[in-house]
Amino acid sequence: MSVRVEDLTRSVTGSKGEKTLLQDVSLDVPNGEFVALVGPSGAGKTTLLRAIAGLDPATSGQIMIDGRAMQGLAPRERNVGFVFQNYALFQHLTVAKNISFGLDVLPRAQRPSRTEIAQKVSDLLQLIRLPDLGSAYPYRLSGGQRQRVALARALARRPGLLLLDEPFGALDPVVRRAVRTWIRSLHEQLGLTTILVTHDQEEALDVADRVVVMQDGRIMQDGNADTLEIRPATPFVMEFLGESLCFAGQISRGWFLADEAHIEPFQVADQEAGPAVAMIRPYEVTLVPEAEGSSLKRTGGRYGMARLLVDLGARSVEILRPEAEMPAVDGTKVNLAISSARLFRDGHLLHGKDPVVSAVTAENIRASEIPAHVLSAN
Ligand SMILES: Nc1ncnc2c1ncn2[C@@H]1O[C@H](COP(=O)(O)OP(=O)(O)OP(=O)(O)O)[C@@H](O)[C@H]1O
Repeated sequence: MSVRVEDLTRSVTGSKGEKTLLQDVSLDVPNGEFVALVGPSGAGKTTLLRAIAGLDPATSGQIMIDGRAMQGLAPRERNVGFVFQNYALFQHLTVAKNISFGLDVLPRAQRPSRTEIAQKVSDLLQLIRLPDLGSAYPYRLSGGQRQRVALARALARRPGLLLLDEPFGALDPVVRRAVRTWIRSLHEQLGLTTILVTHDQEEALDVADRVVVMQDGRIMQDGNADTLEIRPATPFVMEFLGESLCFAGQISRGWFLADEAHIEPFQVADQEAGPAVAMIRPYEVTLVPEAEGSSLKRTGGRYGMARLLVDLGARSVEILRPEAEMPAVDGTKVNLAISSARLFRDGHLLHGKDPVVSAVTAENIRASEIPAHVLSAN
């Protein structure tokens, strides 16, 4: 099923006056796609999901599912399955009865026969890999098993659209990873369209075809992992999606000159002169030995990368470099040579020929090559 959200706004009036929870949100999810909604707490992710499910009304705008306007349709009329983090199972019902609940309560004319329901429950128990737990009660299940039962319950009425709101939130990291991989494979196997709300950006980037970043009730950016990494629309998107470092400076005559000392200038083709901010991931940097440079201190490391604290004077930043390159780092003096960066001005990405400026490598940078008039401009 495809979903189209058009200029959706939702405002509520409370004791402190009117509050806008969603502001002109538009989103297209083609049939079969797996989309993740991410953003800080209060960004409006749950509000958007609930509006799609039909649980909360919109103030303006519309939602189309498979080209059909949803206005006025109750959740059960939308062919949507949803699972919420705290969507508890009925404790007094067995797993099988929990799964069949949505079918058992259908009006007689629409309800499948008892044999059909039993077969369906058995199929769903197989699908969630708990074939022998149909007669168990929820208290006997682990958190991961309960989430799988909640999912089976959501799937019982064969929805074309699955809405998941932080469904892995209460699970430990190992189970969480296993369940999300499994949900992704289920999505493929059943030909679902899935929208997942998560505050875990890594989870979103790992599991979804497309990630929608929300902030303050608006969509800030919508793209696949590569687009978001290479062309983050704003510094917020870059920061939200992973550890990042930010260097304020100036673009002058085709070079970026950081305001801070110990950051090597780098060339930026076809970018307009003026103030700019360069943002990098902590590994997008190399080290240039420099007697008067910043001092380094190793603070940890993993996956073969050393984490290094670089003292820039007014502040320290943490970078990552391959362990193999770091025989004895503490106290070593260096300059930082940025190897690639995204440049922002006035809070927006500067679109040059290539938004990620691959800076000249440390080996290529020689102060003698930087025109004197550029250095004096700093
Ligand atoms: N019915 C309501 N009345 C008033 N304010 C509400 C209502 N529902 C949600 N909000 C507020 O709207 C904002 C967005 O809430 P929402 O739950 O959609 O955010 P979220 O991005 O899902 O956050 P989280 O990650 O914490 O779940 C929050 O500030 C929340 O307090």
